[in-house]
Amino acid sequence: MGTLTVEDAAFGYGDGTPVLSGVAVTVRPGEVLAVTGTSGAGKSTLLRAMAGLLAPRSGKISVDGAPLTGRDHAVSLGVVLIPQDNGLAAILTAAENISVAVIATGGSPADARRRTSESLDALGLSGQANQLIDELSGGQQQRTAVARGLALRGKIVLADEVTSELDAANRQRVLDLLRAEAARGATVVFATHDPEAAAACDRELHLTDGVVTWPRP
Ligand SMILES: Nc1ncnc2c1ncn2[C@@H]1O[C@H](COP(=O)(O)OP(=O)(O)OP(=O)(O)O)[C@@H](O)[C@H]1O
Repeated sequence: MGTLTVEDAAFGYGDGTPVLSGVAVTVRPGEVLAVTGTSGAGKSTLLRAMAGLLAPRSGKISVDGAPLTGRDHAVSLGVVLIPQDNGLAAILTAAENISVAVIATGGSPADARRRTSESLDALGLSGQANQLIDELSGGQQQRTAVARGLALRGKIVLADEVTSELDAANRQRVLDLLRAEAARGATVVFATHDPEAAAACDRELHLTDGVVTWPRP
């Protein structure tokens, strides 16, 4: 299971005016939902809220009917966020970034070694395993962040603009891997401003100036 539901929700930062309002969507295991919209439309805001990092001002976000109460709760439910800024620790190697995350979410050291190696291989990064993040190119860092997200085997995988720095072959590789996540039963949400990448998803939620404009309300 891992059905993610957003019900008539509004989101904002501090006391400012809401960044998003009236958002309603349900994503089920096995599906890949694209969240699209121009820069500043609110894609990252929605994914952060789905990850439990930002509480809705009104409405609700729930997983299998249980309202999210925060990031720790979301992690305990298997919600994995691959953030837009990659969120990697610069002082660790690519492999260490992944292994630490696997162990922090309950994996054994043996699990961590195996999943780290598998996920780096899936992203074409076996040769970069022992390089520090600072020594990697922007695209390699982005692929490392995807590898870390995949190694966590989330029930819900939230991928925020994870193809923006990739060449065509690597973009396709990441899209195929997100599709494989859905095929193993994960619920996948992919924020992108790339129409071709969105077209490869099952459904699209389009945001314009803080409201959903597709599907038409
Ligand atoms: N931490 C924050 N504090 C205040 N406002 C914020 C914060 N983060 C984002 N915003 C505002 O929320 C709005 C939506 O931003 P968001 O990052 O969700 O958009 P986006 O669609 O992901 O954009 P991009 O494609 O450029 O990443 C913007 O107006 C932005 O300035």
